[in-house]
Amino acid sequence: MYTELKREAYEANVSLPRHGLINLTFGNASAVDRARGVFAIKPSGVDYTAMTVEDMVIVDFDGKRVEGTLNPSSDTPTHRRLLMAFEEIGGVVHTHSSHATAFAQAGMPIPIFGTTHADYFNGEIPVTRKMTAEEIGTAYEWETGNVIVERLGNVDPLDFPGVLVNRHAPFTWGKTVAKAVEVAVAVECIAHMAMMSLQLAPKLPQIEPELLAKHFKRKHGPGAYYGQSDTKTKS
Ligand SMILES: O=C(CO)[C@@H](O)[C@H](O)COP(=O)(O)O
Repeated sequence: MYTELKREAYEANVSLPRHGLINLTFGNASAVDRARGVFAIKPSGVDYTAMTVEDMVIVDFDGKRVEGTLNPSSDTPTHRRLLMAFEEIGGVVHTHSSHATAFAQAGMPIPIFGTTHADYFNGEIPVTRKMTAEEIGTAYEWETGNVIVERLGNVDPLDFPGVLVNRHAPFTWGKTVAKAVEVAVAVECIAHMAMMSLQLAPKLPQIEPELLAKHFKRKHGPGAYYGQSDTKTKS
């Protein structure tokens, strides 16, 4: 019944180790079907090399398993909270990619030092506040979603398609789960470059607002426009 949705989620999940974004069974990806009020997510604790399309678990927006025999990812409540909060998005990805996770563990946002970063985020990549002992002790995964939504505030979730969870790791999202994977790859590249830039120049300032605006607004790929700034023509 949800074959296409499961395949979409499956392709995103098995691409995470291919991109070098996770080790072991860390991380997870979900794809949403808003018309049917469900999302497909990785099964918990399953080796990525042994995973199949049919292993994907279908969960509704009440958190109930609708289809599948395996347990959904332990991070399912976080995915559900984000999919409910950000109606523009089609999927969520969570990784433990090393450099981005190092910033998350240090409780540091990723500063915006260059155009690579500016192509994906309209500013620094934010980090959440530390969760309280109460939040950790109760519904940790749901509260993780809450602190991400709180940290984003009123900005467009497609202008900031990811957040570092303090003491944990990055969560990213996009119009499709494939785009969310692309953002997760970009976040790890950006984190690595930022870390090296800070080693070379510890007092490096963030880029100028003009350069940020130029690159964030410029889009790449077949659907992008080019030509005079005020006369957009399809490429
Ligand atoms: O955040 C974590 C662990 O800190 C998760 O990424 C797990 O590593 C993956 O859990 P499952 O998706 O297999 O339940």
